[in-house]
Amino acid sequence: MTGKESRKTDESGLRLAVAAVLLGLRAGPGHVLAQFVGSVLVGAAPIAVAWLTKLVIDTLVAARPERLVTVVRLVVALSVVGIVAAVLPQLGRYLNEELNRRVQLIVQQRLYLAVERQPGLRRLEDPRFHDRLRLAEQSGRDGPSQVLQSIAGLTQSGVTLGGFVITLFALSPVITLTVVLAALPVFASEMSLSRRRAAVLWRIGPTERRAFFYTSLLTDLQAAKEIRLFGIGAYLRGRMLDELRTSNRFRRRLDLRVLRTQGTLALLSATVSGGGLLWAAAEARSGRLSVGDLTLFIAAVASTQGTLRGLVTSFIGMHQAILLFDHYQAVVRMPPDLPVPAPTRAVSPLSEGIELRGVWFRYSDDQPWILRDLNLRIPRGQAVGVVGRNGAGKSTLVKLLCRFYDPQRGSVLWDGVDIREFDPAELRTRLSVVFQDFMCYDMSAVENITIGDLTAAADRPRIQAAAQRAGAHEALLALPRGYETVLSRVFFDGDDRDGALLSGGQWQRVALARALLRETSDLLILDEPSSGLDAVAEHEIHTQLRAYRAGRTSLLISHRLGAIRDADRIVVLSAGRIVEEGTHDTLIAAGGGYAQMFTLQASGYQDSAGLAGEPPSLARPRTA
Ligand SMILES: Nc1ncnc2c1ncn2[C@@H]1O[C@H](COP(=O)(O)OP(=O)(O)OP(=O)(O)O)[C@@H](O)[C@H]1O
Repeated sequence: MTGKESRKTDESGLRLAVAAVLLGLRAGPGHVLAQFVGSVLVGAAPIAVAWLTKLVIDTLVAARPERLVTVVRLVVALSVVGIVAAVLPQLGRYLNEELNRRVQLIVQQRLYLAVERQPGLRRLEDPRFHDRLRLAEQSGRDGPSQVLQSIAGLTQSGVTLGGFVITLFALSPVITLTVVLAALPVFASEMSLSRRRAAVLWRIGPTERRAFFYTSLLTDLQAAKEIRLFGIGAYLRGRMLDELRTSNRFRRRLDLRVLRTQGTLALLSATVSGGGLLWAAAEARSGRLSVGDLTLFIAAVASTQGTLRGLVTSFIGMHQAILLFDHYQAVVRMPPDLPVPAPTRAVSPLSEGIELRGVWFRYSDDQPWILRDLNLRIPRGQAVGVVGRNGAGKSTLVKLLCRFYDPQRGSVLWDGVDIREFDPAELRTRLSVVFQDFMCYDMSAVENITIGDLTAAADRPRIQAAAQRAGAHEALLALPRGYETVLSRVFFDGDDRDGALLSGGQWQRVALARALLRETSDLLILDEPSSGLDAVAEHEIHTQLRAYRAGRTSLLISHRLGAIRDADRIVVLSAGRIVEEGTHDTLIAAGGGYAQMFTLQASGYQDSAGLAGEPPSLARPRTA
């Protein structure tokens, strides 16, 4: 069982930085190199400008006519430096954006591959994992370029700073030392702010997730009916705004801290430069500094301070990016949520049957047992029906057969082999399942069926045969674009033929067709396959399914007892245990819970319709 997501992993900052740089280099080595060279040049530009300006001023002050050519040369050199310094950052921005786009492709592919590699459902059930995934997407996409940009910024600032510190030191060692020392508190406070920023982002994760949930609920088509009927729009909006206010409170607190810290630091920096300026003016007045020296001094103090600030900003940007890049690394390196042995055992075609032996299962240690010492055999070629009240554990049983979870005790055996020895993906290719909460994909009708077996994509007769068996064929043919019609209005673009909406029962037939497309599967599982169907459709589909199932291994779950009465064996599940078991006839003869349930359904049907025949359902109706 996997634990809850914690904020930090144990990767060191250096390793994270290296990983981010490697990711950037993989996405665009040329872009990275060009940015690096560009930063050295841009870093050297202010020093060149300051020295060239000093030389121009000193030459002009000397006022010798023969020096005019020198002045022109210096001015031309100044212009060239200015042009280079202006153009290179633009080019750098373009390269950085392009690098970002390339990194994003790699990051999305790696992140979603990592999610896909999770064999079970536990990880996706952990809300903190979703927070981490969101931060991982953001930090994976921006992190490498931020780190690289910070390294470029550090290089640029380092070059500029080196030049100015030497210049300034030649003019006044004391002031140089003061300016440099004044940068230390800036560095320390920015580091602390950076850590706090990362912690706040993690802290407000659940709040922002809830705000997003309410926002999407307010525009969700399925939710719209109840929201309007119950008039809960304002209530949901209020809750969304409450969550946003909470997250704003945290962000505001952080912003205020930033304001306080940076305001104090700006004051310190202004005091230092003001003091320096006073000293330089006094020196110039007494003739110890030339006018050129004075301008050089002013430029050097301003640039040293600015560059130190830039240096700190770059370093902090890198620190912040690395702290968040931790989330990306954690996702791409997360271990599987179910143990998968290496090498796995090949899944052979089912020859004897599937067995749940002494299975105990609960969703987590602090929740009650859902299945308790369950023993169930599904022999090859037979149909086993499972019935039971709501919450008895029927769908949970299906999830264990698909190995979405492992039982805490006992095992699920495939021809006597524990399914934990198989590759879960391979095991699942041998199963056809209609889940109780099946998916309705906003895709075309044909895609909605083909998803059941992508190898059938080009085999239209096979797809139509599956639709026919599920009783969906006629309804799909009648759609505006037949099987090509998109079963959604999400992509509606003005043309009424762009999409169509199906009824709940029609969707159920499409989901059934999807499962039936897997003709070669060894086990067919139908969890409430007909709860949304009308009586005529249910009768037709069951007759067809009965013929289709003949000789196949199947597990049928239904609240409509008429739907499973012809199963080879029926088990009654209650509170995670099998309490009755036999054929329909033996169970009726035994006069237990099954017989009572059947009689209740049959009498209800007779009372309400005055007709004998299929009993009505005890299931909750599915919302369309
Ligand atoms: N992912 C989950 N995490 C925690 N508890 C769960 C989860 N899924 C189901 N449960 C709990 O397990 C119990 C059994 O659920 P299950 O869906 O297996 O019942 P069921 O017999 O299929 O019920 P129904 O007839 O209503 O479909 C329920 O109490 C349910 O709340």
